[in-house]
Amino acid sequence: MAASIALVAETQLPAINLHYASAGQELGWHFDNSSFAITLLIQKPDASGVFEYIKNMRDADAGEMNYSGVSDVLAGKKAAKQLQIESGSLVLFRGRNAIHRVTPTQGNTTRILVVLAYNSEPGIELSEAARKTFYGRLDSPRLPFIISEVTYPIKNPCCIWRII
Ligand SMILES: O=C(O)CCC(=O)C(=O)O
Ligand SMILES: [Fe+2]
Repeated sequence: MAASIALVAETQLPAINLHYASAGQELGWHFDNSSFAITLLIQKPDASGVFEYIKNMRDADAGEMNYSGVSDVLAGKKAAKQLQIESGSLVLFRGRNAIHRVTPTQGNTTRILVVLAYNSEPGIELSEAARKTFYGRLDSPRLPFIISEVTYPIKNPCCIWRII
């Protein structure tokens, strides 16, 4: 099977993203702004590049941010679960209250993953810090446009994980 992905940026910065993480690159501990996200692992790295998470770390909508619990996670004092997935796995998760990260990719195979982020309310964007991290800028393109179209072979398109 091949995955063909057209990434379309609408009036705001895109809600569909293709993440590339080459050797040494990682995504640090964070919560998502989105209500939920769907990811598709296009290419698994040789080693590491693992999604780790801890459920129910906070209740953002109730304003319960659990800063001390988050400090413990950042200090490496709390055990996280690891999701061992293969290329072709689809993962559904709610990262709003579950802290999560991706460990640094090891080896020469780049970790490639599609993220589709959804909100229950319209018009919700990433925070400024997240926009700078992901896009290196804060502004939005003026018109919809196709960013790229890519095709990757997927050996195992059968696994669907709903983790939280
Ligand atoms: O790369 C992943 O598996 C998760 C991505 C993620 O947490 C995010 O885009 O907010
Ligand atoms: Fe996330």
